[in-house]
Amino acid sequence: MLLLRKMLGQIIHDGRLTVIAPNGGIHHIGNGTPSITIRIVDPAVIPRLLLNPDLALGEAYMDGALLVDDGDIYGFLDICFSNIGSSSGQGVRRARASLSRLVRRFVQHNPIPVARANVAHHYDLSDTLYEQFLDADRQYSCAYYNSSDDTLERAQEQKKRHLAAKLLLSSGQRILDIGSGWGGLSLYLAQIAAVDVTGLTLSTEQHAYSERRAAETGLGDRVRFLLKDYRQEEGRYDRIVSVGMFEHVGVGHYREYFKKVRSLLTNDGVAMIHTIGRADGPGAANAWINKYIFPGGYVPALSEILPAIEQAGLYVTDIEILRLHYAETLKAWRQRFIANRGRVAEIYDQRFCLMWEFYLASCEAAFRHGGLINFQIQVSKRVNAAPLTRDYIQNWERLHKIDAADVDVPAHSVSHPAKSGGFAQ
Ligand SMILES: C[S@@+](CC[C@H](N)C(=O)[O-])C[C@H]1O[C@@H](n2cnc3c(N)ncnc32)[C@H](O)[C@@H]1O
Repeated sequence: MLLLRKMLGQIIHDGRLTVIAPNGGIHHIGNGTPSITIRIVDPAVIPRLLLNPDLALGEAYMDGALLVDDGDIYGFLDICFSNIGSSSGQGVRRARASLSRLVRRFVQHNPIPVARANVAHHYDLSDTLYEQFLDADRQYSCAYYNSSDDTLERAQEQKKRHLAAKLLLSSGQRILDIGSGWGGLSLYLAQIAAVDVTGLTLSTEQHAYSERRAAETGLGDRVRFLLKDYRQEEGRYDRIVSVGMFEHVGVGHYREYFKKVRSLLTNDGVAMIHTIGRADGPGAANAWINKYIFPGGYVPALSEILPAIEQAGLYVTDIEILRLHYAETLKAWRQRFIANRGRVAEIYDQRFCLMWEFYLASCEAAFRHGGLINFQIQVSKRVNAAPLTRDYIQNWERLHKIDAADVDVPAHSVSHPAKSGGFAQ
C-alpha cells in the first residue's frame, strides 16, 4: 500500500484523494478540491495497480474490488486524468506508451475475419443496451456542440449537417458510408440531398436494424446497407463518408484504407473521414479498452494518418479539430446510461454494467484532460475539388437550418436526464 500511495502521490497534486486500504487504513493524497474517496476491498488489486494501472483499474472497478465511497467513478477518473494531463504525469504516460508501441502493429493486424470478430464483440451487443444511452437516431460518434446548452439530439443533428456541408452534396450523387452504424447518417444524407447511399457495416445487428429503418422511412430505393468489409467494396462513388470507423482500421492498415478510398472515389470525388485522434503523437492503445470494449481499436495521431493519405495520392483539402465535443457527447451518454441502468441490468449482469460505466467515464475523462480529440479530415483526388474558402460550410448549414422541434425531444421512451449546461474543463 505504501508503494501505491507513493505512486498516487506523484500523480495527484490538485484535488484530494482519500484511499481506504483493505486493512481499514486511511490515506490522504493531494490537497484542495475536488475531493473523492475510494475503497480498495481486495488486497490483490494493489500489486496489479502498481504493475499495470491501465488494465488493473478498470478490472478492479468492474469486479467490485475497488469502490467509490463518495461521488462516482467519473469523479475519481476526473481527478486522475486532470493531474496526469499536467506535465508531471505525462512522462509516466509516455514511458508506458513507448513500450506498448513496440507490439501494436502485431496486436492490430486486422484481416477481414479478425475485423468481423472485433466488430461483433462490441456492436452485436443487445439493441436494448444502445437504446439506453444513444440519441434516438443512434449516432455513435462525436456530436457537434454549437453551444454548451445543446441537447445530445441537437448536437448529433448538427454533426450530421456539418458533415453533409463538407461533403458538398448535390442531388443524384452516389455516396458510400463506410462504417454506417445503425444507418442514421446514410438516411439523413438521402433525405436532405436526394442522393443515393450505400452504407457498409460489419455488424449483423446494425445491418438488420438499418435495413428495417430504410424500409420504414420509404428510402429503400435510394439507401441500401451491406454487411461488408470496406476492403471488399468495388465501384465508384462521388462522395465517401466514414464516421467513427477509422479507429477500427488498425495502425498497419492505414495505407490500405486510403488506397481503397482513392480507388472508390470518382475523379472529382470528396471523402470525409471523422475519427477520434490523439493530440500528443503516436501512442499505444489502452490495454483495458482493447481487452474489454474495442478489441483491435487504436486512436491515431494526425502524424500517422497524413503520410498514408499522401502515399495514396490524395489531397487533404480541410482538417477540423473537434476538442471538447466528444467529452460532452460522452457525458450525455454516461448520464443517460446511469439513468437507465436498471434496463441494462435486466439483460446484463452487474459486472457488465460496471464495465460500461467505467468505459464511458474513462473515455469522457480522457477527452476532457487526456489529449484525446476528434479529427474531421476532408480528402479528394483533385486539388480543386473543394471551394477556395470555407464559407461554403456555413452557407450550407444556414440553408439547412435545424428545426428545434425536430430534435430536442428524444423520440424513444427511455429516460434522458436534463442537460446541465457549461463545458466543464
Ligand atoms: C463507432 S461505429 C460508428 C457508426 C456510425 N458511423 C456512427 O457515427 O454512428 C463504427 C462502425 O464501423 C464499422 N466497421 C468497423 N470496421 C469495419 C470494416 N472493416 N468495414 C466496414 N465497416 C466497419 C462498424 O460495423 C460500425 O458500424
